[in-house]
Amino acid sequence: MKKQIAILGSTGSIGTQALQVVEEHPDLYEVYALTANNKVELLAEQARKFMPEAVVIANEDKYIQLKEALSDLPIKVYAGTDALCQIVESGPIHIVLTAMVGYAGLRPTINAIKAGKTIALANKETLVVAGELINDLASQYHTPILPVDSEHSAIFQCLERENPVHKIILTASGGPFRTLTMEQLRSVTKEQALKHPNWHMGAKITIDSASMMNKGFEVIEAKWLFGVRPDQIEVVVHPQSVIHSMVEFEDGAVKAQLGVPDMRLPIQYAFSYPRREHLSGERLDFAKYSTLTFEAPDTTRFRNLALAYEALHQGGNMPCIVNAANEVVVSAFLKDQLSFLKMSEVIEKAMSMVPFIKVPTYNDYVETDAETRRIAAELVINGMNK
Ligand SMILES: NC(=O)C1=CN([C@@H]2O[C@H](COP(=O)(O)OP(=O)(O)OC[C@H]3O[C@@H](n4cnc5c(N)ncnc54)[C@H](OP(=O)(O)O)[C@@H]3O)[C@@H](O)[C@H]2O)C=CC1
Ligand SMILES: CC(=O)[C@@H](O)[C@H](O)COP(=O)(O)O
Ligand SMILES: [Mn+2]
Repeated sequence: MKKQIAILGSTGSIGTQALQVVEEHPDLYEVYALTANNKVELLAEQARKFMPEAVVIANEDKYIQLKEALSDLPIKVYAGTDALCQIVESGPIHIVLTAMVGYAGLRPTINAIKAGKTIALANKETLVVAGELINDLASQYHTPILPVDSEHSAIFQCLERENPVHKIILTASGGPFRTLTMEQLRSVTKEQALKHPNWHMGAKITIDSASMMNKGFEVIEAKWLFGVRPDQIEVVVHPQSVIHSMVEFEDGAVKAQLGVPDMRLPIQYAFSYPRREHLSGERLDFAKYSTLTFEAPDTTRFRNLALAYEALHQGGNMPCIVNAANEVVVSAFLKDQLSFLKMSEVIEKAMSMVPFIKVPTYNDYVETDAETRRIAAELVINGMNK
């Protein structure tokens, strides 16, 4: 039987690559639903090609345009975030790929978990914001969560059923500013930040990689996916992005997963798990990489990594605060309203201003997110950029 897949965020970097995986294996996978936020034309084009049962556009203003674009096809068309959250519950769906960006991924992921759908998790913000809640729900509803993030897929591929993990070693590219001094970091532009050395990704995660908040988020994501303590998660900078991450076991043995930087592999592995299927494209040619290098991360120049560890240690709603503040500052940086280094300053200030909640409920997360966005936006406007 073909696996029926819902792709949340099909018009993005992960979403479009997921569709390439489906296209390569029409005998294994079928698209049940596609969703996007604004890109109606691309969504309609994808729907025409993959003929899903339903499409959802989150922005309700785009509904008529999408409905008209697909009026000759028997595809159900919906709009709005409620529809997006409901579509994941549809009976025939086996796997929900959460490839939408940001906090918006939380609610549909919760619904999909409650509906017992296997989660192929690309949206790391879900676990950053509410890792404990998500894990509790996944246990309660016996729902598997399979990592798509390249580092976490690598770790997942290295795990051994019989042997506990001693340490997780997350590799980081270091981003485009890896070698810059603090002084040089003061004046970097969004155009420079958007040029990741190894990966073509959406704008938000690319800025997060440049500021190393992406790695901080991945540390938090690793805690919830693999049940390890913060002191068991180490970050090492590996500029070539060939080793996607490593696991150290009790006896000191270290296992790594290597490959060319290509997100289709972790996406496909989450779809095909526990099997491996053929994947077209470039293979690792060791002769091309005469040196693989490693260095310790610098949390003075890349303060976000330290802030994420701090949030992980504090727990409660603190990672939610960091996530919301980060979404605000990244958006401001992309609009040239905030400088690169000021992003960390706003996040740190927000961490000290938003009320801390040790054991948050879902509603607490919703309120924390809203309150942090309000405070961070004020900080951006009122002087943090001076
Ligand atoms: N790109 C990568 O290689 C990797 C990405 N990830 C994670 O995967 C997720 C997606 O990243 P990426 O594909 O790069 O992001 P993109 O920006 O390329 O794509 C985001 C997708 O989400 C949709 N979307 C955006 N906002 C909303 C919203 N409010 N409601 C519903 N849909 C929305 C977009 O729709 P539209 O196009 O219409 O705006 C688009 O389809 C992120 O959480 C990221 O951290 C993790 C590892 C690697
Ligand atoms: C492809 C992927 O998983 C990204 O999260 C990538 O790892 C970003 O690279 P860095 O954050 O290491 O620069
Ligand atoms: Mn990653």
